[in-house]
Amino acid sequence: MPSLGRLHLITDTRPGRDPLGVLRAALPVARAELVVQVRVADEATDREAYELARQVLALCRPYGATCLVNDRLHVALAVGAAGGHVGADDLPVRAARRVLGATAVLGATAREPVAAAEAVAAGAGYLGVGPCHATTTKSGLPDPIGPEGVRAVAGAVDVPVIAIGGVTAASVPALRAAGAYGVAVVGAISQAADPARATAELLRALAC
Ligand SMILES: Cc1ncc(COP(=O)(O)OP(=O)(O)O)c(N)n1
Ligand SMILES: Cc1nc(C(=O)O)sc1CCOP(=O)(O)O
Ligand SMILES: [Mg+2]
Repeated sequence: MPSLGRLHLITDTRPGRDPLGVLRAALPVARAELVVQVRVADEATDREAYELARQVLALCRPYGATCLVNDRLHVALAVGAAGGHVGADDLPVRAARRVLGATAVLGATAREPVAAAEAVAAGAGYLGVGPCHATTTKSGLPDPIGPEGVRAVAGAVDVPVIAIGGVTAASVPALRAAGAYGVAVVGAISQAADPARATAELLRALAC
């Protein structure tokens, strides 16, 4: 299995956003270092999720970028994505692994070390860990765990830790120093005036 990319771009499907336009800007910059996670609103239909995932996968393919689908693993299977990501309200990790199969990429959300170790034992291949910092992109999250929270999780598992939540290029060095393998972002790329440049800045920070 190829190694996991370090920069995860989660689709911003809020009203007025242009997730495919942002992806078209980011892909030529990040290429195979990009993991694109297709995430739609809970209210979106499966058909809408499927159509977006299909288009994302087609854009990713020529660059060797990885396409994952958040929550809806049947959509991941239907489009032939590399895998999916699950959290506390989704299929349990062990069930998700059964659905996706042994070789698929499977990420799980973990906010502290015990849950992290359990997720890995159940079959997670990477962990999304956060929220690292305050974010306006998603509501209802617990308080930020900061780099120290990331350090606690990274010290408890042997799979890549992907830091998420309010991540910017400026916050990457502290997260990497805390043991994060990579980062997942929505706003840092999707809300940037120049998404290609924002992608390059994140990659530069991740390379240090
Ligand atoms: C890389 C990454 N980490 C965490 C999450 C959050 O997943 P989850 O807790 O299931 O919440 P939703 O994204 O489904 O609202 C993620 N998607 N990606
Ligand atoms: C989808 C998501 N999950 C989070 C978690 O901590 O579980 S934070 C988050 C949103 C991340 O967006 P931004 O990069 O704009 O802060
Ligand atoms: Mg989820």
